[in-house]
Amino acid sequence: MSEAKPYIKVVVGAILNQQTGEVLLGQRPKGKPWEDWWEFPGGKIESGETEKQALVRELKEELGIDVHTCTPWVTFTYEYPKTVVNLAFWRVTGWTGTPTSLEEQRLAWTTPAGAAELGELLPASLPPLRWLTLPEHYALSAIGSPENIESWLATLQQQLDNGIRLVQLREPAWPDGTAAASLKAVFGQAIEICHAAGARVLINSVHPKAWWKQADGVQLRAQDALLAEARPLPQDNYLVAVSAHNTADVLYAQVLGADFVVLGHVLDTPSHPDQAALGWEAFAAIAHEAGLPVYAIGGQSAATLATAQEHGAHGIAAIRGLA
Ligand SMILES: Nc1nc2c([nH]c(=O)n2[C@H]2C[C@H](O)[C@@H](COP(=O)(O)OP(=O)(O)OP(=O)(O)O)O2)c(=O)[nH]1
Ligand SMILES: [Mg+2]
Repeated sequence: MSEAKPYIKVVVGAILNQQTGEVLLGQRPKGKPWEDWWEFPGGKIESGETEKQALVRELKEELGIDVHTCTPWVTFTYEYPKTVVNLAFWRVTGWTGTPTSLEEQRLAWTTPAGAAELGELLPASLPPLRWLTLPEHYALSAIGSPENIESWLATLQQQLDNGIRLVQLREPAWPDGTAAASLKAVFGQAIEICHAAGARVLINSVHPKAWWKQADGVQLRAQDALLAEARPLPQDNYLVAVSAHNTADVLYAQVLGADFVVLGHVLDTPSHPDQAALGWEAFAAIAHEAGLPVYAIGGQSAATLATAQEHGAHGIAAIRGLA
């Protein structure tokens, strides 16, 4: 019988420069486990501390900065050969002082995609680096019917011009059916427009599987995620997202190896008038179990982004009003 591995609770800061899109990484100091490996600054939570208190203390000790704006992001558990580490990641967007190496560690600002060029990255820091490439706004289509195509394409172009970089094509009520040739044609056009702007596109799983690969991945409805036995598209080239309404759905998204979750609806919304809204407290509790980035959906707009992030959201998803 082997002994149980030590279980370590750690809080970690994704310190973000929102102008450049860069994040601060540090190299683990000599003499510590995993010396020289690159990581997000942070450390162990001491007894009696909240996550936020531990984060503020660690970033003061390691970098000399005073954090004043931070929000909970993703919490997940990673099993190393000798330990099990529970990592609570926080996004840090406001601080005073300039990050300075106080533990003789090297520091570097890097784009999430460029981090691998620094050197070896702690294994548990790889998923968060991937997640940081996801934008805060996720726009959903609502074309409705063929006569609206032209005006919707103009709206899409406007959203892209305003900075939208993630789009879901979802037309469950298309008059000719969710597999119609007319829909395939407009989706093809939309994908082209999005790619020209550097935006990624997911197709909702209500539409044929053959279409998903022509986009950048799939947004699985909760019911389709439950039927999937494995992640339906490979991680190297595609995104797989899951729509969730409760804790079981988010846990299943984790089992499938999804990239992110869309959880709702959070607030009352005209599109689901007969279902009860989750509200922010339930949203926060479920999101905390997801171990993945979570977008809030339902009654969301640019005005709710800050509230969503205070409750652990990565960002918000909506048909209109994002940007
Ligand atoms: N800081 C940090 N730790 C990480 C990351 N990924 C990851 O698996 N870990 C693990 C490595 C360590 O086992 C643990 C954090 O420990 P630490 O050595 O930073 O703790 P600390 O700052 O409190 O240092 P000390 O007081 O023990 O010297 O979490 C990460 O991105 N950042
Ligand atoms: Mg540390």
